[in-house]
Amino acid sequence: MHKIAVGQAGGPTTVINASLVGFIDGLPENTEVFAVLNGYQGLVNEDFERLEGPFYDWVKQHKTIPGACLGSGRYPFTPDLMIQAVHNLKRNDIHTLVFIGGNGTMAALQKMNSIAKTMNYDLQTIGIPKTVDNDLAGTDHAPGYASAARYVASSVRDISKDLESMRNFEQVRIIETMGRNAGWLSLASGLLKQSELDGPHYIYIPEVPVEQDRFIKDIQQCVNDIGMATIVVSEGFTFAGSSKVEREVINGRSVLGGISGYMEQMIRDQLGLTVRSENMGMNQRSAYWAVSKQDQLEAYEVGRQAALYMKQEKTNVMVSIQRRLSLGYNYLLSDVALTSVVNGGERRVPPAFIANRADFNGWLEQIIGEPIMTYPPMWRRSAF
Ligand SMILES: Nc1ncnc2c1ncn2[C@@H]1O[C@H](COP(=O)(O)OP(=O)(O)O)[C@@H](O)[C@H]1O
Ligand SMILES: O=P(O)(O)OC[C@H]1O[C@](O)(COP(=O)(O)O)[C@@H](O)[C@@H]1O
Repeated sequence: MHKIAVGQAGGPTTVINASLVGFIDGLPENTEVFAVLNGYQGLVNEDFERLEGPFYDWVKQHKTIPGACLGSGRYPFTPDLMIQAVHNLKRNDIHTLVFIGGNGTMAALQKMNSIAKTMNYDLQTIGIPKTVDNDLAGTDHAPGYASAARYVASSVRDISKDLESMRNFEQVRIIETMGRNAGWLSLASGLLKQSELDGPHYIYIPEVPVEQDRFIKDIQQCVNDIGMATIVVSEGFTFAGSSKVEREVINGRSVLGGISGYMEQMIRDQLGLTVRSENMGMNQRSAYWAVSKQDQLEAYEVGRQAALYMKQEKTNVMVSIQRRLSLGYNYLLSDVALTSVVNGGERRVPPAFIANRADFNGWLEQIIGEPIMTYPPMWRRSAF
């Protein structure tokens, strides 16, 4: 009997469970699967649960449910703890380790692979991509992103419509998105714009620092023109010459957040406008209603592909989505070395997409799922 362990790590998405179920569905009959609970913490504490009977059925029910059903979380996974983890795998005679996650998860998997080697333990490691941030190297996009992008695009458009009706009371709204050091999610907020008058009117991303004076001038100009400004900002955005705004640091890991509040204060102080900042919050990565069916399908498929790689005895690889140049949307799944994923670092929005928003929108539209209804344009361009 082939014994394997599978876990989920990092921030959850709406489709990370689809990948887990895809993986399980792809496994050969003679596989004994151990679910690792609470990410890498479960690997260190030997918190394994055999995937069988009612637990197996329960996990399978999660195919379309948000959150990471095995438990995920963030856990300081040091080399000493990795040695402990290898001992735990050895005790259970598990020689295959599969984790679903983003940058950090892949870095940990790769390290597990080399530590196992130094311990002369034969360990097959396979990564399944996920992240709402889309900052994972080695893949065209990561499952989880398109659904979060759908949420952001829809919600920002609606918040902007709301502001449009409140211009005699409130002129500026600032919406802060996730994304860490990459602007993929913020940029998605512009997907449903039909004209320049529609919000969001400005999108600020980490890849493009902006002078504070320029920012203030642009917002004033926009309010002069149409009586309002809807602003979207990535949590990792910085003004030129400034550093990132952090909410806190947990176990040495920066938790970003607060740049929208900083902007709010600037606008209030320097322009005297009525302004409100809002955090898009955890709904971005958990809203069931916003799931992109395409994203869900791909999440399932990358899971199944990992099971195939397991059978093919591939190791130290991650499943990658390769978009093919064609008229319609077309992609294939392939394996990419974990080393190149890790060495690729955080994948930021390429300059070509920043310069050409139509190209970015075309790229995004193909994975965003079913068409989203369009809204009629603004009726009257009235400034106060
Ligand atoms: N550089 C690293 N070395 C070892 N383990 C890591 C590393 N980075 C992350 N991890 C482990 O992987 C988990 C998931 O990584 P994290 O950065 O939180 O999310 P993601 O995988 O989505 O990027 C962490 O909670 C931690 O246990
Ligand atoms: O408060 P936390 O734990 O940092 O979670 C919020 C973070 O999680 C994310 O949603 C996704 O995180 P990962 O994909 O890196 O795990 C980030 O965009 C955001 O910065």
